[in-house]
Amino acid sequence: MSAPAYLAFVHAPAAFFTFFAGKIYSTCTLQQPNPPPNRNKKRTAVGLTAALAVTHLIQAVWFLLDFLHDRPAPQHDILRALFSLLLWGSIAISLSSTHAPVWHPYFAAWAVGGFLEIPIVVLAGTRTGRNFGGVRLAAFAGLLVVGVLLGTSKPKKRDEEARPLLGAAAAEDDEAEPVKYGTTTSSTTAGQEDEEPADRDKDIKEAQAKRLADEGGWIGYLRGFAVFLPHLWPKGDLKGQGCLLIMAADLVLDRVLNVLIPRQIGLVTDALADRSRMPWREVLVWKAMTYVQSYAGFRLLRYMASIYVHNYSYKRISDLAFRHVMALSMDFHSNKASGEVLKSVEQAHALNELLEMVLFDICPILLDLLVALWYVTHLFNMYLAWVILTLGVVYVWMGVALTVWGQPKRRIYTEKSRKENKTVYESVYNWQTVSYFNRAPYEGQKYADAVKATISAQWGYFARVFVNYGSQSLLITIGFCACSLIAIYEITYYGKPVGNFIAFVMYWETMMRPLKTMANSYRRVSSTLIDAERLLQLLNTKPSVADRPTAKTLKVDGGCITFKNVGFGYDAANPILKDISFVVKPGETVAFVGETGAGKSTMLKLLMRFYDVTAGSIAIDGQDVQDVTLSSLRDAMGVVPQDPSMFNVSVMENVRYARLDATDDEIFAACEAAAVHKKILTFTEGYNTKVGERGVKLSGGESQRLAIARVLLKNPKIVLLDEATSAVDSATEEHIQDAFRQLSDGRTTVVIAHRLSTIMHADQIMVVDKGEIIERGTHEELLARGGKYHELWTKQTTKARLGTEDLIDLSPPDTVVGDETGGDDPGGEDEAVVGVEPIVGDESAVGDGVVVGDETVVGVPEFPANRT
Ligand SMILES: Nc1ncnc2c1ncn2[C@@H]1O[C@H](COP(=O)(O)OP(=O)(O)OP(=O)(O)O)[C@@H](O)[C@H]1O
Repeated sequence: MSAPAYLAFVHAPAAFFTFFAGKIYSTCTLQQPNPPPNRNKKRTAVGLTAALAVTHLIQAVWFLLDFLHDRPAPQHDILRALFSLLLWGSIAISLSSTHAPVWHPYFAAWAVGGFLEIPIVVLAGTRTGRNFGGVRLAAFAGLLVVGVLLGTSKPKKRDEEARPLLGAAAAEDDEAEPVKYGTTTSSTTAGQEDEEPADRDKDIKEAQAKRLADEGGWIGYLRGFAVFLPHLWPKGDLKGQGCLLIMAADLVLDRVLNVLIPRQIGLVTDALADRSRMPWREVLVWKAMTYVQSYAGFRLLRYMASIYVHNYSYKRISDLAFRHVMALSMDFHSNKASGEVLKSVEQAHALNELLEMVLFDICPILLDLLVALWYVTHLFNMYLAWVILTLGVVYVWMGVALTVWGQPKRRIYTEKSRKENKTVYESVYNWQTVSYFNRAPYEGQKYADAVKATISAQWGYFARVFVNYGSQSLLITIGFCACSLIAIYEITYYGKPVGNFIAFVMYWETMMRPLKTMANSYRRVSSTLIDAERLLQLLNTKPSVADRPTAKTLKVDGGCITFKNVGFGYDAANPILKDISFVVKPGETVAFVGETGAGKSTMLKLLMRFYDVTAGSIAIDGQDVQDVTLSSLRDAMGVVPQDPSMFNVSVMENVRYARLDATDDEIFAACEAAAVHKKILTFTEGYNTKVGERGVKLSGGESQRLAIARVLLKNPKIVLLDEATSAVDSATEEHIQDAFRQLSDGRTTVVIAHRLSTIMHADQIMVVDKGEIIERGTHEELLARGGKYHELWTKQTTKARLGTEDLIDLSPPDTVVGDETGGDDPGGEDEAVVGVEPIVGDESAVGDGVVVGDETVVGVPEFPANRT
């Protein structure tokens, strides 16, 4: 090949690969844009690049005219015109549509283009006056000057252009993949339905963009995922490694067969055209190859291998994520919406998908395209390759442009669809309220309107999608038509075998696949990256309360609890507990009372080490809770919470949760002690009855008694009761109090109670107010003091007398409460009975009251707990 021909062939590809490599490099290293995007300079650059394209366009038209007049120009000149037109045209469009470009790749392409243009012009000399040599050299010189001027402009700080791959990916993905995050009800919680997709993913996208900026580019960013590699790579698992090998082999085999199969069909066709023999060999080879590529052949093997590899890493990563989430502290769980956490755990598959997509879909695309271009050139000529390349560029550009055009409509559609889901959810969830106010028709109308709005928005969106699909499809049809014409022309006039045409037609779909993948992969990659980032962020969250490396197992002897100058606040600015000190001796019962929000439950949380104290210390039998393992600490305690939650399994399984190896008889005994056994037997399926989600099928009192049964079954050394009997009636409470007396016998017990009657026999009662213990002593001592406790007691007993509390226990004969019987509940099972207080110590009944010191309190029956 002569030097001019050689230069003509390499000119456009050299400039293209320089540009391409520059783009990849600037993307990976997150190069800063070369601002300011000075309009004039940019316009000049676009204009000069477009001028280059126009010179090649004019030249191409001349070559066409020459060809029509039977004066065909040399092939290398024609190809140079065509490929250069494509290259500079694409660069001009890319530049004009980029707001603040990273200039380096453009500058590099102009430099290489200009450099190679010089010998082309020199060698062409005055051979033809139509080679625009001077014009092009001038254009390149101008571009280089503009490039230098842009390069010397002072860069301003990283801006949008530096972020689009994540920033924009993130932003666009709000619109691009909302369905994934918005309407997938399986992975969203009710609460989250309120939030717009952009808001829900905002945090994760910000974290993603920040990490990208911190890491200084994609390479560093992706390196962050390397922590997962040990979980993705089947180390020590020969089967897994074999599977990966099969997948890699299939990747190569697929590429080879993609070309060989159409070629073989072509050979079969050529043999058939002979009509002289039966082409057994060709057909057999063809069929053998299609078998290998089919799901009955190697592809099946690859499919099975990919499932094995997928499951291997899914198991390891989901397990890792689940254990990690369960080990995170209460602050994490109370701050994060549970749906968000669940979503993070579910993203275990995202990493697999990301890796598979990059390795098996995206990386081979370039190879696929190169193979396709080479193969069609081999079948016919380079003009065909040019048409396919042009088709590819326009197809991908069109796909991106039309997708962006459709995004606003997509957003509206997603919002309407979410609103529709929300309407259904709210109506069904609030069914009782709807029925109380007879608003079913109103809700029905609201839902119908929401559906109508969704359908109308869907049409708006689909209209744009159809334009997108239609245009792309039309483009492919036109491209196919042009290619077919070239192929047919070559067969007709240049004696190419007919089989080549059949091979080309068979190969067409294979060729279009990478184009389609390219048009869609941006959205897929960015959404998968967000999922993977979510998982990474989750796994990077460290528990705020964790075992110290030196932590020992807690040894509970008597169960002495010591709070020493404890201070705590959920956030630093708002202290909840201040300088709390007390000692609960082994086997003692201590009660905390006080107004709501005073900090009582917080003390229990600190004792269980859901949070760490910010001042002072908490010890059990002399061992600081921060120096022992969380597991042994929590094993030593049994908690009956304010609002016990149940799993949606049978009663039996719920109680057994406290001690997994408990026998049925032990469970029955615990339930009997918690006064719930008889009640359970009345359920349809007794102990096998399922309790519903979070125990909705149980009344408050039943849940609480089951929670008590759990603690009885666990039989811990320390018992914590947080309003444990708030939801039971007095008759049941009597039983429970008996059970607790048994339970607290010889055990340290901490009780939180609003109903003072339930704790009046505690060894110590502490009154908590605004995070401080303001009074302490026994019931009698506190009453005698006439302080806050006395005030609370008086309030409760007065309420009881006036019947303003929920219900009043009427059963004992010495109750004097006039007509205030607590409404129409005849002391039934369901609700709490409040404040019918006992006659204590030397209090003497006077009419309808009891004199305590110089205070009169309501005349009340002897409280069950007082009867021994
Ligand atoms: N996770 C949390 N984050 C921030 N503040 C919290 C958190 N949990 C509780 N608080 C606040 O701490 C304060 C004390 O709450 P705590 O539950 O200890 O009160 P309490 O005395 O047990 O009240 P009640 O008797 O109503 O249960 C309250 O003002 C509450 O709003």
